[in-house]
Amino acid sequence: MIDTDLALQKILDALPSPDSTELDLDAALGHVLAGPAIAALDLPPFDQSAVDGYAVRHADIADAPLALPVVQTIAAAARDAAPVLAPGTAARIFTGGWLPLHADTSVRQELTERDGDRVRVLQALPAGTDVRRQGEELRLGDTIGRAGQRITPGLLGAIAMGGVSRVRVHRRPRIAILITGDEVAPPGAPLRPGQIADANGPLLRAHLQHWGYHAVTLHYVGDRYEQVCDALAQAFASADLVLTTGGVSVGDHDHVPAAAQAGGAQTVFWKVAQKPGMPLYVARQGRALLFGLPGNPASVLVNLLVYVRPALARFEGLADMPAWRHGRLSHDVRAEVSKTLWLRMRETTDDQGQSLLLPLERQASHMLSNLADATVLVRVPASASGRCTAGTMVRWITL
Ligand SMILES: Nc1nc2c(c(=O)[nH]1)N[C@H]1C(S)=C(S)[C@@H](COP(=O)(O)OP(=O)(O)OC[C@H]3O[C@@H](n4cnc5c(N)ncnc54)[C@H](O)[C@@H]3O)O[C@H]1N2
Ligand code: MOO
Repeated sequence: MIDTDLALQKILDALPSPDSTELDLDAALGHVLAGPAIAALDLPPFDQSAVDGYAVRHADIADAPLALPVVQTIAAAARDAAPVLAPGTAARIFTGGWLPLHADTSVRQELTERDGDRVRVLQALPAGTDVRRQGEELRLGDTIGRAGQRITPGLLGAIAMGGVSRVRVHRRPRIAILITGDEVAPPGAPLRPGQIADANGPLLRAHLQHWGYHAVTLHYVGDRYEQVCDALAQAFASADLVLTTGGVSVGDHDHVPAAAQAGGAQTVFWKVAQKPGMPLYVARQGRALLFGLPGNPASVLVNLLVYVRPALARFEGLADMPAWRHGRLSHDVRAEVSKTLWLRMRETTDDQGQSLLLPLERQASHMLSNLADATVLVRVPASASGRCTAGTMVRWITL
């Protein structure tokens, strides 16, 4: 049995290095950049007016109020050549319009009065007023997004603004879920005596969907050894990560480790000093990684958050791992003597605004209903006393 930190390290070490591919930007939302996204333009690409008004030379309006002839109109639109401003004149200009050569200032419409083909400028303005300078935000060649960053809607918009329409990204994982167990009835199927409604399939699929993983298949597999072998062989052939639930303990129907090994998988480890989730089995088959998750639903939840999620992040080249935070226990809780205990809790803040963690009832491995109230998963370290006292600082992650 290994400890939780070593288990995670072994998983990350067992992952293949991430693949990359080039995608149209509009198909790249949620992918992780495999290289930097580089501005293909200066931003702004040319000097612009920031307002609807008149482009002038500030020296020409130093003695305002005064009137200038309006000799051209510059829309925010494509044009063949840069506009030029003759001394002593004004150009009608609109927000985003190309500021003419020799102009240095935009006079917003509210500071003017139009009189036929002349405009009366009501006050002098400092040079550069209401002008956006070419390259003031970014220069051509500057980095907009870094390798290892996920393309969020905001980053996607920023990359598009930089004139980039194709990006190099890491491939997203294909995930196969196999729910094993003759006692498990798929959602909606009639429950025969001795059967239970599947919790693990919905729990896994919903989390993966919530985290943005959509290439997910789910199959139900009976408890016969041959059934498990066949299902694993198919999953290894089509997925990067295979998640099974059930069948990793020592019972007569617990076939996942033996079936995986018969299918050519190399065991990474089996059993972690933790509760719930102790009999976790991890193996590698070719480029695929198998997580044999113990069948108890809380065990599935814990192993999903603590190990599978970071593995998914690493698979797709994400630089940042899911963040662990610190908080204090509001009450004494029990601890395991020689295992990490994972407890579902509700996070609040104390009167100094610090994270405070409230334990919840119904923590056993076969129970999930406290997830209606839980917001975080808390790591309670092993303790010889079997207790962890109120006020102890512990680590947690968001559920
Ligand atoms: N003699 C021992 N027995 C058990 C040990 C042990 O060390 N020695 N470990 C216990 C622990 S801890 C766990 S966790 C479980 C893990 O067992 P399996 O992975 O083999 O899982 P199953 O036996 O198939 O199921 C366990 C439990 O979970 C229920 N289950 C299974 N699948 C689902 C599902 N999709 N939805 C809802 N509930 C599910 C299943 O009916 C069992 O009640 O082994 C202990 N036993
Ligand atoms: O490790 Mo098991 O999940 O405690 O019940």
